[in-house]
Amino acid sequence: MLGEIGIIFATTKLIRESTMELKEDTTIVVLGASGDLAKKKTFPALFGLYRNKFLPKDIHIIGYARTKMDHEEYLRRVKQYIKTPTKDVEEQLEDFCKCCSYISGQYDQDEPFQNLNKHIEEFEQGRKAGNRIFYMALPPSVFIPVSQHLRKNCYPNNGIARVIIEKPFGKDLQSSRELQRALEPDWKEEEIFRIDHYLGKEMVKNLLILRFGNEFLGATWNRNHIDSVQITFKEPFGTEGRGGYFDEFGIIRDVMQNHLLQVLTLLAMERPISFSSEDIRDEKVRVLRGIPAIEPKNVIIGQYGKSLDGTKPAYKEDDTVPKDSRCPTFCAMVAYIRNERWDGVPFILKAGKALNEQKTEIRIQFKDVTSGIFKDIPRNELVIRIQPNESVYLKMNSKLPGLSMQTVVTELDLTYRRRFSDLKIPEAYESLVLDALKGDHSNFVRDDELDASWRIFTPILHYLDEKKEIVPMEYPYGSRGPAVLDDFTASFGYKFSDAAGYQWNTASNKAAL
Ligand SMILES: NC(=O)C1=CN([C@@H]2O[C@H](COP(=O)(O)OP(=O)(O)OC[C@H]3O[C@@H](n4cnc5c(N)ncnc54)[C@H](OP(=O)(O)O)[C@@H]3O)[C@@H](O)[C@H]2O)C=CC1
Ligand SMILES: O=C1O[C@H](COP(=O)(O)O)[C@@H](O)[C@H](O)[C@H]1O
Repeated sequence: MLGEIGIIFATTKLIRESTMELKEDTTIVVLGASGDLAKKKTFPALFGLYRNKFLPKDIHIIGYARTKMDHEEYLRRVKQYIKTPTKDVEEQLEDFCKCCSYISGQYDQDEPFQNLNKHIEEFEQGRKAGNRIFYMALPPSVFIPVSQHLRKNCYPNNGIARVIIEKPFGKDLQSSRELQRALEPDWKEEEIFRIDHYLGKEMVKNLLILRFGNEFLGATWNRNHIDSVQITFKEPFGTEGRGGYFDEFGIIRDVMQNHLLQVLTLLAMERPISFSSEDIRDEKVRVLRGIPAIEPKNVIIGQYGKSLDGTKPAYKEDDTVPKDSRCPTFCAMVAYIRNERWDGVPFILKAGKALNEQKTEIRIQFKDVTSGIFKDIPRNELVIRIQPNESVYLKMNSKLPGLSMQTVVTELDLTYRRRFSDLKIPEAYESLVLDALKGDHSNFVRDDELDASWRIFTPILHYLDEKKEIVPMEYPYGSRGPAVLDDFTASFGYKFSDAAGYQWNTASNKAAL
């Protein structure tokens, strides 16, 4: 009996600690502090939180990596991507730098982690507790040794520990499970925050509100009214400088299995019982389990070649990429959800590097209105623009003002920059680091969610890896992707309509921005 009470107390303490907001007595350690992610995203996000007073009181931030560098060089890197438009911000940045220090060490030995521990303890002197957040801005090859050494040498004796892990979480179902098994003995699920930074993006966070807070959307959000859903990720640049990493992973693992699938999940899941992290993640797992593995016949892959004007290099011209690489830099694929709401509705996922523009958006195409009084009237489309220029617009038919009964495509338009012009949209990483400080897991990936998502993608990934005769179709750098793309989406029922030359973001819209 006493044993049971002990377990109940321990569990209650764990739940309390896992959701406790860290407001003081906290050190953040950024591992891989010399790297690309740290300088471009992590430090700017930490500074953004610092200047808006969202970091715990008396925070100390320690950078850790193998590279040897002095304090000045480290601060130069920390500041490199932080914009200081005013004198005030410049001063705040100088104050922020006073909270930063750096220590170098290997990732696979006890001694440097013991040094790190001593360094952390110096800042914990006189504090009531020593809470520690470990942010692993590291390549996946070192996740396991680093997490083990942190647990062994740097776990707090008197305080809360949280570890933030960056994607990719494995390369397939098996390696993801291996990573999970390696973390399990040392870190409880409540202590692990697996980042998918798309979950921190403002418009992605809005999806549940848009869907469940609007009756007119909720009522039509199903196979009876929706014909297809497209989720598109486009980048206008190639792998520049990241070819070594990218060639091992490819666009499906880099963007689709994580970012685009997260968006799909939020679009397709059922209403959670509450906004608590576990209720949300339970529903996400449920919908993922209803998605069968992607079938090869529903996939096209591409790889960028030189730009048409010859100024931009082909993927294979990157020095870090093997000359015979079959790595896809573009993919379009279709997923289906076998449940009552979505059966038969194609979810078309498209992602590509070195395309004609930068854009991530969701395009929900409704079914045709019943014919009779209308001939060739375009379908309604709800477009949710995740980035850039966050917006939601519904393409709808209306009567053209005047004496005739001519119809015209127009839109209901919520463009954030116009509607919320005085509000700043936080960076995804700011939002997620703050969630981790608060102990809120809602926007982080749970272990079973990861498992369910790899189940969907692993067969197609293995198929493409193994079938050497499958070569990605070449598309020119700066184009819309492989030439067959439009036929591919049309074959899943997507109707492209350029009715009356309709274009969102017309001159008047642009002028208002
Ligand atoms: N860069 C980005 O835009 C994004 C990155 N990510 C993820 O964040 C993580 C870090 O990415 P990123 O910063 O780009 O990676 P980097 O390649 O810049 O690696 C980060 C640091 O890790 C160390 N490192 C690099 N390669 C190795 C190696 N083979 N063995 C041991 N240590 C190594 C280096 O530090 P040192 O040698 O000094 O120890 C390096 O500065 C990855 O998991 C990535 O997928 C996620 C989203 C976007
Ligand atoms: O995780 C990744 O995301 C970026 C795109 O992120 P975004 O916030 O700029 O949309 C992508 O460039 C990178 O290849 C990938 O690893």
